[in-house]
Amino acid sequence: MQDNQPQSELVLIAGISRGQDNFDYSMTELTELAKAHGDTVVADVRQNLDRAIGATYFGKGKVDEIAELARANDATTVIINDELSPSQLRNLNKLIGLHVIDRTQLILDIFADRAKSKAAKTQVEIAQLQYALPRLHPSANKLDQQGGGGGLANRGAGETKLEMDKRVLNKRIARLRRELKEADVGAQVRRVQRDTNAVPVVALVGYTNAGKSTTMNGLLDLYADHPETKQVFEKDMLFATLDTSVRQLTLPDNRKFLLSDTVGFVSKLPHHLIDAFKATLAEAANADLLIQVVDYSDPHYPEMMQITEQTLKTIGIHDIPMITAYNKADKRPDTHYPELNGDQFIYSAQDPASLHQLARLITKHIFADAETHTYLIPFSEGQLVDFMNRETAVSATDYTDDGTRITATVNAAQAGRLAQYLVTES
Ligand SMILES: Nc1nc2c(ncn2[C@@H]2O[C@H](COP(=O)(O)OP(=O)(O)OP(=O)(O)O)[C@@H](O)[C@H]2O)c(=O)[nH]1
Ligand SMILES: [Mg+2]
Repeated sequence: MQDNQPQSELVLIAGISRGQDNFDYSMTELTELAKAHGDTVVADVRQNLDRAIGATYFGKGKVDEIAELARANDATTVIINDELSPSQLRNLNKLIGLHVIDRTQLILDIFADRAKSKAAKTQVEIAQLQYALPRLHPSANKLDQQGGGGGLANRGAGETKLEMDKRVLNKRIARLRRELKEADVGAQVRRVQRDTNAVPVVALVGYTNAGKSTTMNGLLDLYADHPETKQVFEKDMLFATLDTSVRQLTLPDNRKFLLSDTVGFVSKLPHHLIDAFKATLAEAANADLLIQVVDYSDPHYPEMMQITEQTLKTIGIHDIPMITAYNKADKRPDTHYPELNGDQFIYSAQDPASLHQLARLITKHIFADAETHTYLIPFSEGQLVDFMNRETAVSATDYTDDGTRITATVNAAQAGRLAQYLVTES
């Protein structure tokens, strides 16, 4: 189901405006999504309606107009800017006589094209199957009257086949879910955390193509724990990243944190995809700090921020402190960068000065509870000295007759672990 061939098709896009503010933007974005899928948009049809028509989504006249315009422009596919009911899709397919898909199907196809890792492929396939399930239909000969429901109303030989198909799909979904659970996508962060004694986690989140991966790579260039640390994939295309990557970074004062980069969002992200990608997004859900990366050079950035924040809520991410990072300021001649105003940071992910300042801002947040103390570690506790050198920001070390005397900046958890060796200043 997921080995879609890369296609290059001429497509017509069509949408209903119910007077919503972001309608124009969502149509522009649909064009971008079609491009991301390798298609070329040759025509654009819009209808103003208070609500979609039950059986055919658009009014009759509009359906004819779409069919004519598509043919006149040699389009082979029509893409509708919404998630349609199964019967609406079937009816439009019949009436227009061309391949008709909805926005959800298009996004699923893009994700399927992009998925490289086993986990991403499995997650996409689960979403595809869930989308397909209510769209299975034993016969598609006559025009359905209503949206929703569909095939189950049809009685006869087809029903048995339909039931069987459904059972097969449900079984496969269950198996893929099990595989995903066994692969445990969230394990990556926990593994690194276990090795490193609970260093804080910072997650990059935001709209697709905002520059999350570029920001991650910029920070890795400056602060990667090991020089050979692998960079993540960045590219000027929607949904370049479908997996979560976690890397450990060490700041100049020896403070360490984990940085995660993950899948981006888009408006009307299909709910099946959100569900399927919950495991991938778990890093963000468990983060100590979120950095919302925004493409500040895109005039639609306020809508993108709104959609990002809504999506985070849908996933159940709230109450995590957030820095808003307005990226690509280099593309805005009217803007000075890097510039910090509270937790609003204007920057360019391609500018080292910006990244240094971002690192300082991260430090300020995640090490807010840090305190500097002096400890006297007995020689018998050599592993604690190693721990301090590895995990805390050590500013002085002195070897005395009684043990190793270390001054370090530690967070609350580390302070607890070291409390019994605290030197009380007299
Ligand atoms: N001019 C400019 N381009 C940038 C900047 N940051 C990122 N880009 C470009 O924006 C495009 C997208 O960057 P990515 O880092 O892949 O974006 P992303 O947020 O990871 O996107 P997805 O993985 O698709 O969600 C790439 O072509 C980057 O080179 C910046 O500060 N300035
Ligand atoms: Mg990315």
